[in-house]
Amino acid sequence: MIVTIDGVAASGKSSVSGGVARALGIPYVSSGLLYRAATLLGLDAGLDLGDPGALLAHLSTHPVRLEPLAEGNRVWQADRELTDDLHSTRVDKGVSVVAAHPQVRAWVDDQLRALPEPFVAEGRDMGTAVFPHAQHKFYLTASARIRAQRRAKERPDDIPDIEAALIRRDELDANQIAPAADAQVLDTGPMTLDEVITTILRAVRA
Ligand SMILES: Nc1ncnc2c1ncn2[C@@H]1O[C@H](COP(=O)(O)OP(=O)(O)OP(=O)(O)O)[C@@H](O)[C@H]1O
Ligand SMILES: Nc1ccn([C@@H]2O[C@H](COP(=O)(O)O)[C@@H](O)[C@H]2O)c(=O)n1
Repeated sequence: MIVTIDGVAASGKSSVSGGVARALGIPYVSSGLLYRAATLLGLDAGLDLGDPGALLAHLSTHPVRLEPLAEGNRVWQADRELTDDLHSTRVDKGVSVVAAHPQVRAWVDDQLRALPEPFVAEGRDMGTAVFPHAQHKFYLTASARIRAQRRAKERPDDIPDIEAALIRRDELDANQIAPAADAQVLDTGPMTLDEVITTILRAVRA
């Protein structure tokens, strides 16, 4: 069984996926972490993020491993854990450029499709491009202001700056952001995290 949870930036995808996965006793997979890892490694190596050839060459000599644990995904490059460095403002700023390269998308998709079922997969195109055959599909939205207010609790930046960056990232990700035709769309603005998780669990178990 595959459950997909897609949505706009900071709509709650990883928090909700973690809660759903724990309740179902299966792992969840954060596809965004792989795009973030490619971006971090590119930045650390001083590469031009607009050059997919250079990025892919670097990734082939610096393989990345995603550990899809239900209690939180971890990402490794050899024995260096990247997880805590993946949600910085500099990675946020560069990641959409990296994710726009078809070669990088193929690098991510190959790793995701090699994972053994069952799992919850979260990202932008899990229910559309990567796992169109998934049994249960959800798509999370919320206004940019609400998402920025939530994210401000985790970042030192001001709410208007966070909101502008989220809107910018959604614009850059526009090619990937669209709910699958068979996805249930949830506006999480008026919902608590527990309410979103419970709604999804009810639909999956129905
Ligand atoms: N329904 C909700 N009510 C209140 N807070 C929420 C809700 N959903 C998510 N949050 C909070 O919003 C923040 C962003 O959530 P999360 O990191 O899960 O989003 P995301 O979609 O995975 O983000 P990104 O796209 O940047 O990876 C977190 O602090 C999370 O606890
Ligand atoms: N399926 C996906 C997932 C992510 N991206 C790109 O990665 C960025 C970071 O993702 P988060 O889920 O951590 O926000 C995102 O802004 C996209 O550029 C993607 O393209 N497809």
